[in-house]
Amino acid sequence: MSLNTSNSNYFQQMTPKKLVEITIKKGQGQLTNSGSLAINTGKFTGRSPKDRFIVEEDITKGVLNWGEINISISSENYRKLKDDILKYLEGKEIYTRFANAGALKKYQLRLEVITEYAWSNLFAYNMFIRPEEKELENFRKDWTIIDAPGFMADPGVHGTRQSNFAILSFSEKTVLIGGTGYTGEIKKGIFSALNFILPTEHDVLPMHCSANVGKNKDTAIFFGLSGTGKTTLSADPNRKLVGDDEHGWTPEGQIFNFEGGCYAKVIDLDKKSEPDIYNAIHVGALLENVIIKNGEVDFKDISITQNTRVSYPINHIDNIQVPSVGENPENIFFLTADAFGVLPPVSKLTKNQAAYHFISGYTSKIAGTEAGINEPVPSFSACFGEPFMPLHPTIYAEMLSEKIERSDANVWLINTGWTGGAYGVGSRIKLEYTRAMVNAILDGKLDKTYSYEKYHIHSVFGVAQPRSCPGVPDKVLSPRATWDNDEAYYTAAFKLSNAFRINFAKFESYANEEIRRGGPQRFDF
Ligand SMILES: Nc1ncnc2c1ncn2[C@@H]1O[C@H](COP(=O)(O)OP(=O)(O)O)[C@@H](O)[C@H]1O
Ligand SMILES: C=C(OP(=O)(O)O)C(=O)O
Ligand SMILES: [Mn+2]
Repeated sequence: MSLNTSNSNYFQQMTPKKLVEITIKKGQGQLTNSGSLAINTGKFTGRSPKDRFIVEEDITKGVLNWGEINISISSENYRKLKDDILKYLEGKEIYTRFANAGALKKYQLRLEVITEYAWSNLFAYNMFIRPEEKELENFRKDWTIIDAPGFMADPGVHGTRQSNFAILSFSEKTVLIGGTGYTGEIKKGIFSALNFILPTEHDVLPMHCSANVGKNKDTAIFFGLSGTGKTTLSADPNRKLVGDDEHGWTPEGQIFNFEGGCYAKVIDLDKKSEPDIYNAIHVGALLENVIIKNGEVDFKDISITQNTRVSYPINHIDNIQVPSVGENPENIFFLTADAFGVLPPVSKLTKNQAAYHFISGYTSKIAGTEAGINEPVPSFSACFGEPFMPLHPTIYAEMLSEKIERSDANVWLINTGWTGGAYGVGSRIKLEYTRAMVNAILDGKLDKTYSYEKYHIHSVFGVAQPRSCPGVPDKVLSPRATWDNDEAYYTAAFKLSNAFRINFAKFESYANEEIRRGGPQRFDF
């Protein structure tokens, strides 16, 4: 069964202005003083990983890393869900648009995004790459996204866990989303598809990272799980933004954005510390789950969710790379939001430590980005983006190691999480310090070669921690020095190093001896 596009309620390629008008006319959103549209995504204000399924079929059967990350659903249940969604949409006003994913034509997916709500289609306009007029004349789509938040699955009939779901079918090249209005499912559905297609068909490494380019054409990439700082740290007025979340690294050494916009957290957003994101919020931007008072957004009010968001086309940022493609990655940052407050705020990794940390992906799930996470939860998310990686993490890790070898890029571990104690005792490290560390590295002010005078090898984690960094008090660089009790610090540090060892056990058979040596050096007193 397919969607009958003949009916009068099928609105194609609608302009953002029209989508905003319809949303307001239907009482589904409101305009803020900046001219942005503010909507609520309903019951779901974050991703629901337990309800993300991939159809088990010939293409995926023996290939995918099946388990609690990549949950399988049968073709029959997929078929029933798809038929029932299309029946549900029959006769409704629906919005569709053609869009592209991938700034390099050679690796691009052409999409049709079909949405029940006008504002979901505005999200697709903001976040995917907008095709040129001439492309739209005979647009031949590869993938289809059907997003119907109002359609509720019946687990007894459709084989889902509950009424919401996000399902990928690689044979039908379709993403089905229902029962949830959270727009992140739309972009992450295609991201997951690319994370399977690009390595298997093109030897391109897909990455959950942001990227920007410096004045001497040096590209920096920032890996990190949701909420760790990819969008915030890549928005740097002195560097051209390539993208804030999803990129590919090609065999030819290019870094290209999958998307055409940015999806930023706006919790506690303030103009002084994040001017680029703040100034991007104007006509055309789509605010999610914020509280508006007298037309102004109260960024501190998180009474609906801590995952308040804004999406905007990338050209809402002044200093951007056009097209969204960079070259020669020189510095790679792994952003970890350490809720235990024991990892150094900045440290330099050897190549083996880089492979070990990439496979481990230690971070914390930040409150809000996943349903049910209301405070930072330390977790190991391989590749710093495990929920979106259909293949085994070591496949991506091997590709990254090979590219680091070839490009000789430096790899840095940046803790954008807690300092002076664990979450609840310490405080999140100041953004100005994190920016100072990143800038010092990008400006070549932090020596790249280890020497005793410049670096201290952390006694538990074995990473090289700089003794000083412009713009950052020396004390902040040593996590132990920020705690007021050495014994408490080392107890927490050994606990975390033990957690690394226990987590890494699942990769023992995959990782060679050198990579294993990249892990923490000590595990207990
Ligand atoms: N030291 C820090 N470094 C980076 N981000 C920080 C820091 N302290 C607080 N934050 C906040 O953390 C959030 C990071 O969100 P974002 O950059 O959108 O993450 P991501 O793009 O990785 O999903 C922002 O709200 C930012 O203001
Ligand atoms: C959108 C999300 O995160 P990110 O900001 O990393 O894209 C998400 O995890 O739902
Ligand atoms: Mn982001």
